[in-house]
Amino acid sequence: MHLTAETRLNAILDGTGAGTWEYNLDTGEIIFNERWATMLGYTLEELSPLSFQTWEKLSHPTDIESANQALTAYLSGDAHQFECVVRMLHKDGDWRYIHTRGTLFNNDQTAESRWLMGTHLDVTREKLSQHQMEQLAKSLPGIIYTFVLEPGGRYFFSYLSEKTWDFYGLTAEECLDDPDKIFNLIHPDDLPRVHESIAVSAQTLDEWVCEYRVQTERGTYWLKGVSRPEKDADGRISWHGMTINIDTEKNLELELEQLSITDELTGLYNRRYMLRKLQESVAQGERYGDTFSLISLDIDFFKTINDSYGHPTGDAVLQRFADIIESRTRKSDIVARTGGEEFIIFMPNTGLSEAGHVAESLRIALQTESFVSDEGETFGTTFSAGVVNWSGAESQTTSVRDLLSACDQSMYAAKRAGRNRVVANGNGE
Ligand SMILES: Nc1nc2c(ncn2[C@@H]2O[C@H](COP(=O)(O)OP(=O)(O)OP(=O)(O)O)[C@@H](O)[C@H]2O)c(=O)[nH]1
Repeated sequence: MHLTAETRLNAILDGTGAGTWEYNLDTGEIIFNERWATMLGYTLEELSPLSFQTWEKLSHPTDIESANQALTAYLSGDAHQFECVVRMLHKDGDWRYIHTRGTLFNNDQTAESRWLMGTHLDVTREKLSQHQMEQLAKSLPGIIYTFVLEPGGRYFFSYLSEKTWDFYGLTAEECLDDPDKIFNLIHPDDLPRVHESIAVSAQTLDEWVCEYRVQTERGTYWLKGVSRPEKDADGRISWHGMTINIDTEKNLELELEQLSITDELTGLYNRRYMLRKLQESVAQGERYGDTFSLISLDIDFFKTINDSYGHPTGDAVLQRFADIIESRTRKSDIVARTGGEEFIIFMPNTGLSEAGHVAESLRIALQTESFVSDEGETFGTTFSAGVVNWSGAESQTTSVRDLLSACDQSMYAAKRAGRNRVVANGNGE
């Protein structure tokens, strides 16, 4: 069967559900197809005689205004196409959103009559779901978004809800145009982690979860992103998810974590943190061949200080000793009070002899320090210390417990040898 071009065109239009319109800008003549009338619940006959006013009467006054503006922009060459969405009144009394598109048809032979031709498509359902989506997005506590990563590495947001403004002080539109506006706000210390976690999620297609700080004009605060990746046939990955503000919870969590690893009296780290650090360092050292030294220090006859001058004076001695250690160790060293009058210094990338020297300088510092009790009595004190070194390169599989025990053994050896001394690796000095 031979199909004429017109039959084929009509079949296509039927398939799309589009109404067609043709409007002669010079004579005012107007033509609509039957589908155009059906879209609004009428037959063409019911709406006859057809004129520009037929369209005008059925259209929402506000939208007529914007349609006219869109037409003027198109006819003056400012817009590439005549395009707008106009609410039109359906026979059932409801407004329908009609997506209107049109182009100017210039036929040389009839150059004096300019026909504007186009389609009307009912997009009410899309408009309503868009509206529902916007309402939903407004009621959610965070930004909802879709982030896209193309195989070539280009990335962008294909959707960002309005809350982008509340979180970043940037409009969704400007971030859709330039995703780096958001990435540039991420704290420099957190940015590599954010990139890394996106790369991992792209690789594994596992859920992306990341906590990071942003620095905006409103201050620095913690955000959390959670999104699920989806890869299409072209290798493009889209993450659909949400960003929430976790600043209060995160700061509380960090504060609690800090408290849980801090010794209240001296402000140094506590035993728990030292053990964790040692476990991490031994594991890492075994892999990368790192080395570190440990100094275990125990104040001599501390019980006598408490007994003679009172507990508060004992506390003051511990605090002063903590200050002395901190002022004579490096920032990279970790100092902990691991028991009543016991302290441990962890010194990364430090050999035995260097650590021994630090211990010795501390010994002299404490020995020369003079303390005053609440009653005004002056007294001094000393400590005994053990030093050990651990080297991953020698691939010893000493456990942290064994290591601490070896350090304590050296410290006990110092006590036995008369106190106020440093013993390195079990050898008396
Ligand atoms: N002031 C004060 N004393 C504490 C604290 N924690 C533990 N102690 C005391 O520290 C003392 C430790 O005494 P011992 O373990 O007998 O050791 P020492 O008297 O230092 O003797 P050597 O270690 O053998 O030199 C005990 O009296 C504890 O009550 C604290 O936080 N503050």
